[in-house]
Amino acid sequence: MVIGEHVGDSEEVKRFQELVRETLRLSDVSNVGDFLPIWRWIGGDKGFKNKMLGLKAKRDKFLEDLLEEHRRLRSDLKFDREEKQTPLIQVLLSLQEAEPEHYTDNVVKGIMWDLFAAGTDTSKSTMEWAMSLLLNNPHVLKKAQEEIDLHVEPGRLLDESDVEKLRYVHSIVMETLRMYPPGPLMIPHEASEECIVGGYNVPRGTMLIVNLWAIENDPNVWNEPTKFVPERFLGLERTRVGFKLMPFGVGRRKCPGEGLATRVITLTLAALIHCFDWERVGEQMVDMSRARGHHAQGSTLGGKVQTSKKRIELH
Ligand code: HEM
Repeated sequence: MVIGEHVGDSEEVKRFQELVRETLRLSDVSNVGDFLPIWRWIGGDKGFKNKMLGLKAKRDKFLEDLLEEHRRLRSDLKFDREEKQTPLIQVLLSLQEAEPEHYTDNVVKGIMWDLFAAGTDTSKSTMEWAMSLLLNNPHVLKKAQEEIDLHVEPGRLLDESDVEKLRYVHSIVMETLRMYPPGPLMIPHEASEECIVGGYNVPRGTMLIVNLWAIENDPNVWNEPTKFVPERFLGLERTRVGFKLMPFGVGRRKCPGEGLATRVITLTLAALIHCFDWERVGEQMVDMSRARGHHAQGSTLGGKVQTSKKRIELH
């Protein structure tokens, strides 16, 4: 098992990275059968289906190995469920012991994968977009650093307890999520009952896709939506503005990781700009056109960015 800073280039990490890459690659592909049922009926989506099943088998094996490893560790070590450092899988195994009828292996694996799949790339790519936007807008970066310096006394690194005070950094995260939502079409929903939406009859079972990106970048709704202006969210505590801004969705199936994601992204971004000054390598702006899989064409940022100097000395 590899934890924290020791993750390095281990086999386990490589396997996981490959799984995430493959998942993103396949979720990026349009399946003709979703739009033309006849394609499914004649078996046109067989190749796609087989790839999905292959991926599912690999993913299952990876999770099973992880679970087995943690079961072995469990008998050797004593993990305290209340202890902050306890790996989540150990917490899930404790729950399984307490309520085996609810926490079956399948449920535990499902929760593990949900957290990996829904929680990692979304947060990471939001940070990548935010850093790209900051590099292209150094005046915003400077303002954020000034806010941090105002709230964090010299000689210490900011921590989670500071996040609440960093309203401007929070606005940067919101503006990034408005311009580049990780789920631009959300997750497809299905009409559970026949209904009428905007005058259109929607039969039961219809797949419904919400174009979140179009709403969040609509010039009829937002003033100069193509401009990166975090100030528009100053004073906003939440991560939703009516139905104009809803990067985490709405209603019963909205993202359960919203609170965690907002805190982690704000904290990580703030720590990066607290510790270092960042600038582009040359005059050229970071290319913000979208590449496949929700990344900026100009990202990954390696090679396009440099930290010029350390900003703080820790006592
Ligand atoms: C910037 C970060 C994130 C964004 C923008 C985001 C966005 C979303 C969106 C738009 C949905 C679909 C909502 C809908 O269909 O109505 C969703 C679902 C979900 N998200 Fe997130 N998410 C983020 C991070 C996370 C994190 C950190 C976790 C967990 C650790 C997480 C767990 C989930 C799960 C489990 C679902 C499925 C919920 C369900 O179907 O009931 N997400 N997310």
